Amino acid sequence: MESQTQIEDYDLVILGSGAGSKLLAWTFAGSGKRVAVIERKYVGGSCPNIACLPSKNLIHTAQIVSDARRSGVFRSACSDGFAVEMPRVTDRKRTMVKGLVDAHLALYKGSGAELIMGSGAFTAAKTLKVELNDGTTRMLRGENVIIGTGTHAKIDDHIPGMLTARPLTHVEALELDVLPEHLVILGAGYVGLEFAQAMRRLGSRVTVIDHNSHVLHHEDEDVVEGLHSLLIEEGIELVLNAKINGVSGVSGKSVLLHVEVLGSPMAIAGTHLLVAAGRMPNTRDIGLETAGIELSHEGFVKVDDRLRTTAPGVWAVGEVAGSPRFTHVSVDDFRVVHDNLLGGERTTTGRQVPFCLFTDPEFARVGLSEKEAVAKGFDYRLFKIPMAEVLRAQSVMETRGFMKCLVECRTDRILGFSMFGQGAGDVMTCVQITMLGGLPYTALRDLMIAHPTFAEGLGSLFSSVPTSS
Ligand SMILES: Cc1cc2nc3c(=O)[nH]c(=O)nc-3n(C[C@H](O)[C@H](O)[C@H](O)COP(=O)(O)OP(=O)(O)OC[C@H]3O[C@@H](n4cnc5c(N)ncnc54)[C@H](O)[C@@H]3O)c2cc1C
Ligand SMILES: NC(=O)c1ccc[n+]([C@@H]2O[C@H](COP(=O)([O-])OP(=O)(O)OC[C@H]3O[C@@H](n4cnc5c(N)ncnc54)[C@H](O)[C@@H]3O)[C@@H](O)[C@H]2O)c1
Repeated sequence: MESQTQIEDYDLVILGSGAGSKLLAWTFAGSGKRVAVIERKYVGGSCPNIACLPSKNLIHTAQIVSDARRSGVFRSACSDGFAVEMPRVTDRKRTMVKGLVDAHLALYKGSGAELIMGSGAFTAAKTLKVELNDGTTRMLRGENVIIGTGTHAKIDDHIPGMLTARPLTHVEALELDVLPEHLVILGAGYVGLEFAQAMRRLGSRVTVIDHNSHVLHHEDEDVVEGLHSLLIEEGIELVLNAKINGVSGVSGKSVLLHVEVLGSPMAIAGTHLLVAAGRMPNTRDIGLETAGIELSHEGFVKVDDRLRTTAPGVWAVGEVAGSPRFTHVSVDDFRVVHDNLLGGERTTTGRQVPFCLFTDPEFARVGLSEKEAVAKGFDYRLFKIPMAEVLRAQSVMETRGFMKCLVECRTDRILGFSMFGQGAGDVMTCVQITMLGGLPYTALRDLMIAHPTFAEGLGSLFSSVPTSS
């Protein structure tokens, strides 16, 4: 193959093919623009390949295993003595990912957007050099350029022995063909907790370590307590308030973590180490400085509320732009850039970001937590019911958790909704729509909701007696 040194001109050049990027590509290419997307490895970005969707596939398999093991009723429905075969668990995930990648390739073909597999870096304003995976190079220039390079797992190389321990990140943890005998997870955040429960349910011994005093530490106390007892009941060991002083051994064989818990030394041994301690932006070695693209203090691509970078005609979307770390936010970044490229003035200001932790049961929140409402000085009434009062939860005998809602005293407006319980992500969306419509909480209280759904619990929630802040 020959390298192309002449610059090729496009209407839109996109670096990285994540959620916001691909939607921009397909939409603009579909309307006749010349669009190129540069992607070094994952067609469609992290979500379908190494993050949201494969992790939910693993979580679902783990839930089936858990259901089969958990109760006499379920046990009698499956054959005796079943064993988890990790290669089959991972193959199921691989099949799902392959289907998603094929669907993406069809969308590229259908829209006319050109997908170029290789690594891109700026060499001048709005101009990128691509080192293609086939060994050739190309030079591309866009009238507009989008940076959507995402983030990668943060591995703290200041911790002695951490790098030589070759810890797993979510990428390798989703490719395991052997069930870890004892998985030690560093980080009790989103990735850590979702993996902890899934791997425990598949049969690993699991220890989760965090330097904070609580799991998912920024959430309200009742959420943290609910998650904490769920994990403990499932047999997960939690080591909180832990400072990691060093690691020895190699993940996959044996590892030993030297930690200090509130001043007392402790050694934690395991067979595998998974690091789930936050993210680092993919901004290195992509020539940002050459193209006049500045970084924020936190190291993300600096953008304004329309997602414009400091270089004219260059935009950034998704995690690399410092947007909240969820696929649906990257999708919304697409809307912002799309509208601005068409002459609109859509911004990221004030957008409501819902989220859902996919433990079983789920934890979901939209709007303010109690902690946040208090800090902001809102006068609110708190409606709260246990899941045991939701008829659907009773019918399936899954009554762990609660739903709660903060309602502003003066306006009856919903300030925030949190739920720890079965179906939390979907129930939250009903509340989110009510908030978006600016409706009072009574609209949900007096709504006829299909029986017996988890969302029906909203009627019970808003008919309960609230407490005041
Ligand atoms: C384990 C895990 C589970 C998650 N689960 C959820 C979930 O359930 N729900 C949710 O909303 N969010 C979830 N997230 C977060 C979600 O995955 C991210 O917020 C989302 O994928 C970010 O998308 P993005 O567009 O910013 O970047 P990405 O999707 O990461 O895309 C960036 C792309 O750029 C490519 N790239 C980088 N540099 C270059 C270069 N120089 N040249 C060419 N290509 C390059 C990368 O290969 C990558 O494909 C999860 C994250 C993890 C780690
Ligand atoms: N269901 C979902 O939507 C979902 C699932 C997975 C990931 N995500 C997104 O991906 C992002 C990254 O997830 P994550 O779990 O890597 O990060 P996180 O920020 O959610 O959690 C990181 C955890 O690691 C701990 N930690 C950091 N450094 C440490 C150290 N040296 N020692 C001990 N503990 C340490 C932190 O206290 C924190 O609890 C999340 O913020 C979330 O937005 C979303």
